[in-house]
Amino acid sequence: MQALSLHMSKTAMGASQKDFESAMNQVKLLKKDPGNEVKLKLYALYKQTTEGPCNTPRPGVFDLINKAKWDAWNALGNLPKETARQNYVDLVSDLSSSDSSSQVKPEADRKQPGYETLVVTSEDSITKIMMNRPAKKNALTIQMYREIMLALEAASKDDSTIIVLTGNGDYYSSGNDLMNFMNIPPGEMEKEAKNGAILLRDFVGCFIDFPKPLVAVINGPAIGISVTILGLFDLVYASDRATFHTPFTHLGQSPEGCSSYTFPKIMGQAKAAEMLMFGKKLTAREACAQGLVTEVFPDSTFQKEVWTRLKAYSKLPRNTLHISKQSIRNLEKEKLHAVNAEENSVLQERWLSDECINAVMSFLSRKAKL
Ligand SMILES: CCCC/C=C/CC(=O)SCCNC(=O)CCNC(=O)[C@H](O)C(C)(C)COP(=O)(O)OP(=O)(O)OC[C@H]1O[C@@H](n2cnc3c(N)ncnc32)[C@H](O)[C@@H]1OP(=O)(O)O
Repeated sequence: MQALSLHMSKTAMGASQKDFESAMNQVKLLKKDPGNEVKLKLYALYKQTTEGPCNTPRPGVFDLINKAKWDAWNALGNLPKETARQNYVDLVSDLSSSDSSSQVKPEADRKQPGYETLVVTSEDSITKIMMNRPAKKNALTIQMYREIMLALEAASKDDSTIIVLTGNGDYYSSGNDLMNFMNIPPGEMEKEAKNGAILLRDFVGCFIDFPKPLVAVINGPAIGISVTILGLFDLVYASDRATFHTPFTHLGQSPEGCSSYTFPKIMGQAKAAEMLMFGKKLTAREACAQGLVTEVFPDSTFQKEVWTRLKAYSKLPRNTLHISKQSIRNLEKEKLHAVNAEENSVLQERWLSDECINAVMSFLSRKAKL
């Protein structure tokens, strides 16, 4: 009733029959269901406008819907037809404006500014960080590592419940951009290897310390560091088109992302060795069977099924979810940071080795031939 009296006072001049008819058409165009209470109000005002006060017998006790409608109409008593018409028009006008403001904005409008290699969006209490170099299979440049760290830092403080990392295009990510190793002046190799190790330590450290539920949505093949850090995520959903490949030995490099600790724990020593030492590439279903992936979805329905699931999860009590994540992670944090430091110090050495330099040169010369 309070809402109705508010509407009554809003327009000084009365609504015309034409306004009323146009409001009736507007109701049919509403995208959002206004709910039963408002629908009953609209019904009652419509009846009062077109027929005057309710004077039909009250429907029987089991005719629940018609009884509710009758009650709503009857509650308007002797409200004059003109006032009912005005109230109907005002109510529809309010519903139409809230309906249009609640419509989903296109992704371009929701995109957070300031990132060149990522698209970061927030919706439905989910912050999505999407790696956005599809032409280069989302290979991770130095700038991209830094932007992912910045996006995670911002997401840890925003009001989102869940954070998602995913890739744009046909790949999730092809791992470290091998061009990161290029154009290093001869005398600067050791310094650059040290800087690389510091960057990697900080990057992996962000995933170790991240306080909210972190979900990887693996839209396609994943290579190298984009695979190893999966052991630090809470959920890993994969398209059945995805593969998981850590060809470190072929590249003269050693495992990172805490995988030397998390992979044996997740899949057992023997399976971890096959991946991390011998570079065995796993299909999504194999990775799921070995516990690295939470669930695999057919590629044709992947996005729809995963986002429906995540939207439902994002409605869970936020603080409880975050506290649970932190209790699980806190048990291991110290160990994970120690593993991260050890892996990076080994890698720093590997990057200076002939085996690594030759592997990178061979990738780059293959590129030159193409
Ligand atoms: C500082 C922190 C260091 C952390 C260390 C992490 C270790 C790792 O992550 S190791 C993993 C390194 N990644 C690789 O070895 C993958 C190399 N790329 C490939 O083998 C192939 O490109 C591919 C299998 C991913 C795709 O092959 P496909 O034939 O389908 O496409 P391409 O024509 O090769 O690729 C398109 C385009 O993208 C460039 N590209 C793809 N991945 C990388 C990469 N990782 N680094 C640099 N560039 C990459 C590729 O060269 C093509 O570029 P052009 O179009 O300019 O030729």
